[in-house]
Amino acid sequence: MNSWPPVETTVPDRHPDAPAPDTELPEHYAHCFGCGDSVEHGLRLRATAGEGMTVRSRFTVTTEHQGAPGLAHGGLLACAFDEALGSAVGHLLRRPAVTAKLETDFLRPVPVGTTLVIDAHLDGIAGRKVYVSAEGTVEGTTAVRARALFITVDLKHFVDHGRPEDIRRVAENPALLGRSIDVNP
Ligand SMILES: CCCCCCCCCC(=O)SCCNC(=O)CCNC(=O)[C@H](O)C(C)(C)COP(=O)(O)OP(=O)(O)OC[C@H]1O[C@@H](n2cnc3c(N)ncnc32)[C@H](O)[C@@H]1OP(=O)(O)O
Repeated sequence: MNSWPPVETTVPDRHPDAPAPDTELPEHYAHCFGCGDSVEHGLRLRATAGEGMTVRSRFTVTTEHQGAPGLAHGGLLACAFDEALGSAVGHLLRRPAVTAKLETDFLRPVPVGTTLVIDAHLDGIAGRKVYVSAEGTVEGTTAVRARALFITVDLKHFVDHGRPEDIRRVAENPALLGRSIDVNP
């Protein structure tokens, strides 16, 4: 296995305004497929701030999330990890960031009806590069591992690249966004 993080990093402190351990974290965007309550068959991840640089997320697999009969689709599991890892970056650093690279190791099938518990850990930063990793367990057995590189961006990234009508909808109704990111970090 390659060394991780792959470059020299420092381990940042939790942002002083990061949610305290055991705080239930809000959805970051109502229409997010990973966490949004407005997405009918979305993953609806629920997350809780942990100690240090950790966040615990939970994803319950429903019949809409199948790949093979009775089993979670691997791409949706990767999505759950993207969300869980991004949540750790966003809540603990309170800086906007996007996924540049995401690796997943699928170790065990994840059945419909089970809950995957994803423990994400922020491993280090190097400039704009943020390295995070996570382990997902089902009833105590490791089923999926993932690691990712996020790149911090300014809010202009979303304004420049997002579809104008969606940007407008958020501007008109800021309650669609969670309050976990600093606008001027
Ligand atoms: C509370 C909030 C919770 C939020 C949860 C959200 C979870 C979901 C998160 C997502 O899914 S985000 C959506 C999926 N990702 C994207 O759409 C990102 C698309 N990619 C981009 O927009 C750009 O490629 C990116 C902003 C990531 C980087 O472009 P930039 O022009 O700003 O930077 P640049 O290309 O110079 O890269 C910066 C550094 O990262 C490195 N880098 C970038 N991509 C890399 C890559 N793929 N692999 C390795 N290194 C990479 C790059 O080499 C460079 O290293 P150095 O600083 O050492 O020169």
